[in-house]
Amino acid sequence: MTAIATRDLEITAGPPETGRAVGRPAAEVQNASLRYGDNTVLRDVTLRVGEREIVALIGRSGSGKSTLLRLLAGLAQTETGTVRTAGFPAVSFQEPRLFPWRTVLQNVVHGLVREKVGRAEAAERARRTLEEVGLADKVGTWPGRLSGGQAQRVSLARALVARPRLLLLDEPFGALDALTRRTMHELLIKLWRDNGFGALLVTHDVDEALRLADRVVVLAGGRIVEDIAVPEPRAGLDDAVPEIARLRTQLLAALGVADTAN
Ligand SMILES: Nc1ncnc2c1ncn2[C@@H]1O[C@H](COP(=O)(O)OP(=O)(O)OP(=O)(O)O)[C@@H](O)[C@H]1O
Repeated sequence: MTAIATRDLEITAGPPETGRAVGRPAAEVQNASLRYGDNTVLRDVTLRVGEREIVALIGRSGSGKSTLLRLLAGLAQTETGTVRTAGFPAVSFQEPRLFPWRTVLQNVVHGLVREKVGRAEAAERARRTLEEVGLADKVGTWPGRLSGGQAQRVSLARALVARPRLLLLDEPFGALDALTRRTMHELLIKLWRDNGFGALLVTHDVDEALRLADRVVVLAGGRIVEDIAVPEPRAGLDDAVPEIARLRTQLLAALGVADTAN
């Protein structure tokens, strides 16, 4: 049986799983399994992302993180189970994937392809979103002239211009230097607070997960082996919250990695 992703979650009211006000579900994967030939990549995975929640998905290389994200994006299909999202999700990848022959503004306008809006309104909305990501002065610039961080901001603007209820982020900051990554963390949180969407963030970086997420989910061998609520999520994006060090150790152990910070 092949289960096809549906986009109808607005009719489902879901109870919060962590006791926090996470809102209605923006994404819901239930008992999903997926194989590529003999390679079983996802085994009976169940995961929900609330529409006011950031969930980080971590796991070793090849553990199935991108596959799970692709399921939610409608780019792959489960063999069993169901995948549902609230409307069409927006996706942002590690490489910004901008059209080099289009200006920054035109790239962001492209994020509105599914919306029935006129050209003037599309340009206006794209302009406003570029302002939100701090690139109002780059509307007419060609992508080839942007820094890595600026290009990633344009990619975020293109993802958010249609005001999605679910944002899927596949290692969006992985290629950036440490300082730019920090700035992007702050920007993502600002956008999330201002716009209100559910986010699933795939990352290799335990510290990034603990800085940004309400919950951290660990995927290993195609299964969810940890699903941890972060205490005081985004507490000033401060790494010094005492509980965080213990969680870092727990998450690294789930990944089979020694914690060198201690
Ligand atoms: N289109 C495909 N066809 C066949 N096998 C695939 C395909 N996409 C992924 N796989 C396999 O599925 C497994 C999981 O891949 P996936 O990209 O989801 O892992 P990941 O956790 O995102 O890894 P990474 O952290 O390295 O990006 C891997 O064994 C990979 O080889």
